[in-house]
Amino acid sequence: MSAEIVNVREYEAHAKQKLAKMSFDYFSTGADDQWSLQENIRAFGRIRIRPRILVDVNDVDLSTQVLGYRVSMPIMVAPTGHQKLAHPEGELATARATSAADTIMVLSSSANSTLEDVANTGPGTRFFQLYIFKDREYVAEVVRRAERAGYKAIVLTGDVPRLGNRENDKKNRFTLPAHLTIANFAGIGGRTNLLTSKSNESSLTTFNNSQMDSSVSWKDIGWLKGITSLPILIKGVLTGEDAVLAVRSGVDGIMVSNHGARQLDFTPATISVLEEVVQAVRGRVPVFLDGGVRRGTDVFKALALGAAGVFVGRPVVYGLAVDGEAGVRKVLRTLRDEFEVAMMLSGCIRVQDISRSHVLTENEPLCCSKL
Ligand SMILES: Cc1cc2nc3c(=O)[nH]c(=O)nc-3n(C[C@H](O)[C@H](O)[C@H](O)COP(=O)(O)O)c2cc1C
Ligand SMILES: CCCCCCC(=O)C(=O)O
Repeated sequence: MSAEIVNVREYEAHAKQKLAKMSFDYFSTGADDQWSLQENIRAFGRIRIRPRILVDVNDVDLSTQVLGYRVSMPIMVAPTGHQKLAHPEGELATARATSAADTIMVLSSSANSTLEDVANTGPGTRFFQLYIFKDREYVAEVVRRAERAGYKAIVLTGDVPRLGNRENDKKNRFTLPAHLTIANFAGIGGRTNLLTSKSNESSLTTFNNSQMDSSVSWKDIGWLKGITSLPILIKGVLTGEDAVLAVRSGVDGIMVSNHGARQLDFTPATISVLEEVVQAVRGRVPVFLDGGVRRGTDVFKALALGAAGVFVGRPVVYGLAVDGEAGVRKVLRTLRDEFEVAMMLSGCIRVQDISRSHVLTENEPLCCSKL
């Protein structure tokens, strides 16, 4: 199956054929009218690349550093929940494939695998994505477990004070099959809350409404720093204002993200606001991006606009659904290869060579650039 697939977008249709409707809808859809879901992709299409030619690109090198860790490419795996709905090996297969690609996986707080089981798949640089639920002691213990298991950073997701309006999950009355749980939070409803859904409600909403601490604010970065020495990334920043608050609160990195358009619809595409965030941050911490990355050229565009790296969500899940670990490996390999082509055909030898002058955004005229 995987041999016929030549780009990561093609995985989606194959995943749809393989998965139950409830699972495919959970993975693929966004909030409300799904305008932002399409916009995340469309906005990349409005950015053009300004290639430079006759550069010796024989020794192209895609590797870079993320929080001091070397990765083979600036393409990493975003946290996505419930991967065992895609494949029986779920997060374990994703972890193995990500390590094989020599890049970073962020394990979701909504994973169906324990963080220890993921760590035990073998060596690899992994971050743990965190939701702050009402039971702070439970959350603190999960953070301590992540530290003990060797996770290298905490990615605090800041855009889910409540769950977005996901109409397909409502219609499908999304529930987990009895053998699956939100493994690292099973003790606070991650088992029981997910098994049944109220009428016209996804069980994720039931779980979220009962457990999520909607009072979480910037001061809680201080709380988190008090319970862990791991670096903290904040995920969900979409404005320069919040980027400034993030830096002031002492985070070690920022992820520009609209949660794959699953939370607030009509947020701009992440690639459209990346530069605003980068300018507000003024180089004080690295800025990453996720949302709509489907091509090596998308990675190139994000780096040209100031991202230190990108994270990929749905394509990884679709690869997992189609072919397990091999599918995730192929998704990462395909993006890597495309990114290499984009770099070479633009005259870039190192990731650091990709500069603002390599792209034109929709607000910039096509002709007569700075000579
Ligand atoms: C099925 C699914 C589950 C997700 N679960 C989480 C999660 O548990 N925690 C989180 O911070 N983000 C979660 N996200 C958002 C992703 O981390 C990421 O922001 C988004 O998928 C990037 O967009 P892309 O899917 O277009 O690559 C999820 C996204 C999807 C598609
Ligand atoms: C903890 C509340 C449910 C979150 C579900 C995982 C997630 O973030 C998603 O987008 O789906």
